[in-house]
Amino acid sequence: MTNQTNSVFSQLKDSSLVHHSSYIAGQFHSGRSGHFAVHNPADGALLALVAEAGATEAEQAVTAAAAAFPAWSGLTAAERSAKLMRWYQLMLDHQQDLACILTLEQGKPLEEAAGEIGYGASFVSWFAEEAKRMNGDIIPAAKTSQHILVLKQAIGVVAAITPWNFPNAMILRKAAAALAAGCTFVVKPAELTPLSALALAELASRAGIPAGVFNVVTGTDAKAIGQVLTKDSRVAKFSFTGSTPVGKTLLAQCASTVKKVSMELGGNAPFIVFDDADLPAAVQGLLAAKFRNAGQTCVCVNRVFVQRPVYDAFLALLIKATAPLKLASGLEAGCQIGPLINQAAVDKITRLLDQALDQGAELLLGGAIDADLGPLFFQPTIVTDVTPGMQISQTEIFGPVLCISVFDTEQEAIELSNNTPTGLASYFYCRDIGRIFRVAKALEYGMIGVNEGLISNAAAPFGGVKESGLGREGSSYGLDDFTELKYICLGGLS
Ligand SMILES: NC(=O)C1=CN([C@@H]2O[C@H](COP(=O)(O)OP(=O)(O)OC[C@H]3O[C@@H](n4cnc5c(N)ncnc54)[C@H](OP(=O)(O)O)[C@@H]3O)[C@@H](O)[C@H]2O)C=CC1
Ligand SMILES: O=C(O)CCCC(=O)O
Repeated sequence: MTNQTNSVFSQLKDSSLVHHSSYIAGQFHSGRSGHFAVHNPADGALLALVAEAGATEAEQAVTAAAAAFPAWSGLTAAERSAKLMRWYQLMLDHQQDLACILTLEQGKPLEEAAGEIGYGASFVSWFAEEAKRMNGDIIPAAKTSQHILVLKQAIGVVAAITPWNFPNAMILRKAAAALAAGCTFVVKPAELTPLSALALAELASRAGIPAGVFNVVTGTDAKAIGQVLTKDSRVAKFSFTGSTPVGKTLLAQCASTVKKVSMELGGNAPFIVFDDADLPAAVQGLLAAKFRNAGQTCVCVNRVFVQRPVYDAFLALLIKATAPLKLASGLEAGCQIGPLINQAAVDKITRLLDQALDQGAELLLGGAIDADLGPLFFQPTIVTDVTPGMQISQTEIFGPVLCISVFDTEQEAIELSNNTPTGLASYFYCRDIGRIFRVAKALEYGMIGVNEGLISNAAAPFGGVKESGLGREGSSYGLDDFTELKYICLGGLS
């Protein structure tokens, strides 16, 4: 371990992407109060020691963002767009290195990590284009002497807190929209995965994004940093992706200064297989929607409902397709499922599974860690006879466990699916066009995959209803969360 960084990073083409301190006002700052360790979940190796930042540094970052706001929001949309496109291009130029950093600190298969880098970058190019279409409106007024003008203006300083499961894309989905709108940005990444965030800061600097426009505050005192980001009156908008309980706390904190808020919180996604579904396609869709990132995604399938006439046939196909999935270190060729993020994740899944088995669920595949690989490698698992009363049905599993139940009628499938306080993503497979519209309208979810297991896309509005959150990210709607409407009554014209 030299220079606070593991020599594993010497395999990168550009090892200067690896930083170990917060990026504030265009500078990487050395910490005042020690360091925290970043580990590789695949083997537990120490990857880096990153400088601790806390409330003081969070305030400095907000000060830098507030100072940078007038000049950044004063650029033309085309000028901001050009800088964002340079940032985007640098991400693509360094896609493999960024993917390697991501896999090392987060664990997902390298190919999936490269996919995340492309996905994250796609928000930057999408919003670089959208920046040019932040159009206002002219509305006919009640008096002929008046015109009603509506302007869309950048809201101001945006603060964000992001999770470890998508250390690149969850930052860029927020930052790209914010910067495109003319806002400046401060993010606190998850303590488990700060290196991907700092690599983005390095590329922002190289892209000529001015000092103070994009800031990263790394630290383990999430509560203290969060207090600043949710309560400082200079922050106009707060955006969070993470668990529902933490989201509720942060939402309450934002009330003190009445900030505009976006919340991308947990889900409990159902996956319904109707009796007219294309079963092989449904199996492929389910594998994609379940095992992405080892099941650690808020849109991952949590509950599978299969209609009785196709239950046995579907299950046989599913077991055949799931059993050979390759569990391995994310850097190993052919890896399809990597390690879970930490021991707490393994413990949570084991507890949920044990409870379900005690209450009558049946284990058909997997069900434990693969100790030969290491303590965090959880086997792809299938359990059947799962009932709505079991905790595993009511909790975001965040792991590679498929919970299967049988149903008889369309109404029953809808009721089972909606039987949860959350409403993020849902999926169903069927071919009857009438049923497609009926079921899609009845599901209380922000996003629905019909005959499709992968629904995330920069052009689509990502977000949930009920306790899954507030607001939408991505798409042309995604810019609105970072703007304020200003109404100007233009009189004296007749
Ligand atoms: N919807 C989603 O995308 C996600 C859902 N989850 C769900 O949450 C479960 C637990 O995961 P976990 O990582 O603990 O998720 P958290 O919600 O705790 O963490 C997400 C982010 O919030 C930060 N944070 C945590 N507590 C506070 C606080 N009091 N004030 C300010 N910021 C805070 C974390 O910082 P730090 O890392 O420093 O603790 C991290 O940056 C998972 O098993 C999964 O079910 C988790 C992640 C993403
Ligand atoms: O779990 C999350 O919050 C990230 C969702 C990834 C995606 O955009 O599909």
